[in-house]
Amino acid sequence: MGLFDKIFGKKVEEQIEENASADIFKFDLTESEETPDAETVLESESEIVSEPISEIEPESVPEKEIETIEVVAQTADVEVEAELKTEIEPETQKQIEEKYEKSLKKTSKSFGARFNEFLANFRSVDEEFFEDLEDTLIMSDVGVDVATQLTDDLRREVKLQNAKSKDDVKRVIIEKMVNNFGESGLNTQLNLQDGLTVMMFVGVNGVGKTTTIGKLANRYKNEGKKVLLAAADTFRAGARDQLVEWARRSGVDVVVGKENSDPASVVFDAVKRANTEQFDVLLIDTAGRLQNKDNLMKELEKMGKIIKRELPDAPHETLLALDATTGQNAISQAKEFSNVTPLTGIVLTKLDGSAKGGIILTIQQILQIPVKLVGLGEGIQDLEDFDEALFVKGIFQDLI
Ligand SMILES: Nc1nc2c(ncn2[C@@H]2O[C@H](COP(=O)(O)OP(=O)(O)OP(=O)(O)O)[C@@H](O)[C@H]2O)c(=O)[nH]1
Repeated sequence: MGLFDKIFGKKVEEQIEENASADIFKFDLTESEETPDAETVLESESEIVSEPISEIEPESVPEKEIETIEVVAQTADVEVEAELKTEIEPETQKQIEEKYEKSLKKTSKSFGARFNEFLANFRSVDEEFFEDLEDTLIMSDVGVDVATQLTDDLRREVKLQNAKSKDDVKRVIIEKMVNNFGESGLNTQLNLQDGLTVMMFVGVNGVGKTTTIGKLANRYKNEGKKVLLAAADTFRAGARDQLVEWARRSGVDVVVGKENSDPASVVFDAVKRANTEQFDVLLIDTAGRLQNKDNLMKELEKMGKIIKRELPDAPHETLLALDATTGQNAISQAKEFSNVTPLTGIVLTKLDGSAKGGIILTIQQILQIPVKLVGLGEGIQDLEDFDEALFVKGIFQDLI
């Protein structure tokens, strides 16, 4: 059974048979000769992302300094811990569902509006119909590659399923999108270990790395796990202070370095401490500077090496944070980052403020990187595991 049937029930063929009386559309299934060149479009988009975010000096800190650098370990006071224990209740499944639905309202509305407008303007399913469908999908942030592939699939599918009325065609289109998504075969679960789990967070400034770490720290702390944070963004004092504040809020420990010190030294101390003091989870915040890929690559490689020296199978997750409000720009960032370091998953933040949540469909299909977490607000509990079914339901249910 495809994802569509699991979520929306009745199989589309049955529905179509019921609607068979309305023979509104005629078919012309010839191939379009004007398919946009996906690579060209994406290349031009990636130029936007490559613009400098902030300059950094290449650093050359000798390996020896890693051992000697002063690292401050801060533990939140008992008062904060006690306060949190009474305040935060685990969420129910219903609350999670409602949060998804609310956060996806903007995406669902804009997608639905575009889609309905597109369908309202059509009298027949001819080649123009498919060209306009492709344009509508692209405008809905599904992405050029996915839109082109989907439209090609739909030329066959609409004929195969003998979809004739407007409702039939609408259902076939959504069914195809949902099922393609459901067939990705990607594992969206976080790779948690029995012993220490190390997760590294990467992504450009402002996408929500630190906030995500703060929320996750709170989740694991509430589950009774021993959590350590590492502020490996040593270039921006604000980033370090922000992480320390999140650590305080959840009553977890954080390892920080001196400003402008080698981030790898912070990682070294954090991993060592996490290992010897038997922490369950180590969450590492890094600085993401895409304008200088070589430096970033070297920095991440060095951190990776240091982690592996202590724990050969770590990091267990390297998660790229992407801001959902940036739409296709996020896809370009994902492509750039995956050239810099291997990624195990994506955290899609700010879904609550975005009308472009449809990019999840593209991220998984094009990049073959699973979305593992979604940010659904700024609050400490506004981070959820990615749930395919809730996502699909949130986006499409008003259209079905
Ligand atoms: N609405 C909403 N806001 C979010 C979410 N996640 C993060 N934010 C906000 O996004 C802004 C940037 O978040 P940060 O966590 O500082 O981003 P960062 O990637 O760590 O940024 P740098 O430290 O500059 O590298 C903050 O104002 C957060 O409150 C989310 O899921 N929803």
